[in-house]
Amino acid sequence: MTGAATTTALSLHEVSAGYGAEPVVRHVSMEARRGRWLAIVGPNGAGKSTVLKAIAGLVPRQGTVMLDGTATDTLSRKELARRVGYAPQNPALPERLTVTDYVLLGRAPHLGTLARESASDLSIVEDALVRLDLAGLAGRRLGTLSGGEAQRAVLARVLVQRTPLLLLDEPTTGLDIGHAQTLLERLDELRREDETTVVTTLHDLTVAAQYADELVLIDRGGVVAAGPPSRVLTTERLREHYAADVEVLTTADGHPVVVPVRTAGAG
Ligand SMILES: Nc1ncnc2c1ncn2[C@@H]1O[C@H](COP(=O)(O)OP(=O)(O)OP(=O)(O)O)[C@@H](O)[C@H]1O
Repeated sequence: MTGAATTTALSLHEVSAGYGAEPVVRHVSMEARRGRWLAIVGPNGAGKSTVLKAIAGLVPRQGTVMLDGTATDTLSRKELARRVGYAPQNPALPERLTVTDYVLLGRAPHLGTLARESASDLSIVEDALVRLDLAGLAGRRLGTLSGGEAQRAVLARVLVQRTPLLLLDEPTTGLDIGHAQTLLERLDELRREDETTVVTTLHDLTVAAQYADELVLIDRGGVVAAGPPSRVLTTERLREHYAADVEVLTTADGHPVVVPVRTAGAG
């Protein structure tokens, strides 16, 4: 365990990426060790989603992204899909597909050409549906789901891909507190049991501090702080980068809790 825990699963070196002539993230370097959870945080528009897309190879980029020491540029699309599962923040969903058929698509990288899914693929899908509380919706078309139900279907699809690295963009958006907690605990289980490396963007800094081993704070396209949550989350830093007034408290087990405080106009 100790040997594996220190292995670098993902590293970014001087990555710049964007959508047009000018990159929106610049010279980003970071590392995630195998079986650890890294949360990318930062204000709206900072470039968090773009960093995930750059790792997944979905936007033009410069710099190097390595997975277990292999540059992603050298991998075929299928090889990349076996290694990296990516769940975007607001995916366009095929409305007429049922939940089961949609989640089954996550098994595609593991099937041979023209191969049909096997009993084992179906059982992996059923397991994911049960774990994410979707079993009762298995036959429903995606177009009929609520926002939180659709979000869980997206996450089920990426979980059945069974990749050693998960990139999840705001995975708890739209989920109620119970479903959010179930999902985060499931990710934590995967991390501990299968040494899955988890990289998420997360807006809720208290939740990020509860689950992530490391935070990377991005502002205006660049990394401005990185390290354990208790080091990254300071009142001064959150004022500087979020223009927010907060107090950072600490729970009995040492996790930071970020509480917004009212100064102007309070009382
Ligand atoms: N498809 C696109 N085309 C052009 N510009 C884009 C596109 N997607 C994002 N951007 C711009 O890139 C910048 C970074 O966006 P990104 O989505 O990475 O931010 P973010 O940190 O994930 O934000 P949020 O917290 O609001 O989700 C923003 O200025 C955004 O307007």
